Amino acid sequence: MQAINITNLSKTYGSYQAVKNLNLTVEKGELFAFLGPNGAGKTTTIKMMTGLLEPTNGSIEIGGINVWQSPIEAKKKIAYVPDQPNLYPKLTGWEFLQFIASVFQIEEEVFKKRADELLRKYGLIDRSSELIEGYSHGMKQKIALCGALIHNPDVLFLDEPTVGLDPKSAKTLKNHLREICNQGTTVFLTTHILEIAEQMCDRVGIIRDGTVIALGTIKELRELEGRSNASLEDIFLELTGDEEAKELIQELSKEEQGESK
Ligand SMILES: Nc1ncnc2c1ncn2[C@@H]1O[C@H](COP(=O)(O)OP(=O)(O)OP(=O)(O)O)[C@@H](O)[C@H]1O
Repeated sequence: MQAINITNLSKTYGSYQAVKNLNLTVEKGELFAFLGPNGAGKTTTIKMMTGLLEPTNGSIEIGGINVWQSPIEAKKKIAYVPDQPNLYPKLTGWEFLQFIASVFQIEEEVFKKRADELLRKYGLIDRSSELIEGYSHGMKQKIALCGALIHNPDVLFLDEPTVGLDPKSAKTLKNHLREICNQGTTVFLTTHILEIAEQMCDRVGIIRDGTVIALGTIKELRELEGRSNASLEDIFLELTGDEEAKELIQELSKEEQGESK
């Protein structure tokens, strides 16, 4: 079953075409990475998919619902954590989750149980009565993620979710994303680091200059690269993580090899 179906999607800013005629489907329960260098069009695409930026052309369906024709219905099914989440600094972590839950009309008892589970998972339970303004960058990322998950979305969109996380939190995120995908949620995340996509996701779409240039598992794409696909070779070089990301990738790969949880 298709969770996301994008057809002929384009976005033009003035005379600049940031996304060019994009076609893509993501299956239910899939953990999909949209991988590309800075300025490739990842955020523009994710904003169109979440109903925040109107496409110049094309359509986006979430679970068969057109995001731009039935925005309320579609938005009930999705959650989005931008790379710079907008939070309410004068709310506590708990109050923030309560606010999101009220928007989605979640019953109080269900909310309390979910909020408690999520805050424990992300190590925020002891800080949940503190104001968000006192949270570190990583804690803000994590409370935004808890807020996104509070209504149990069918499709979760994450823009550069590992930026600002320490290696341990990144691993918690990875394990949790896998868990929710196993339960049927679909995750669509963006990253500009190849190894992050490789460690966290089932399948990737590589975007460059607003066009998807390759689609498949990283293993499949590496095989293609080996068969003298010059553009993939170039892009793989471009998408390698920096020193800071290397530590994080190391931690993510440990779990892959079953060394630790
Ligand atoms: N509001 C805007 N007006 C004009 N151009 C824009 C606007 N937003 C984005 N762009 C341009 O569109 C292109 C794609 O930007 P986008 O933010 O989607 O890229 P990205 O892949 O998410 O990059 P990054 O990894 O740096 O976040 C870039 O060239 C960017 O400068």
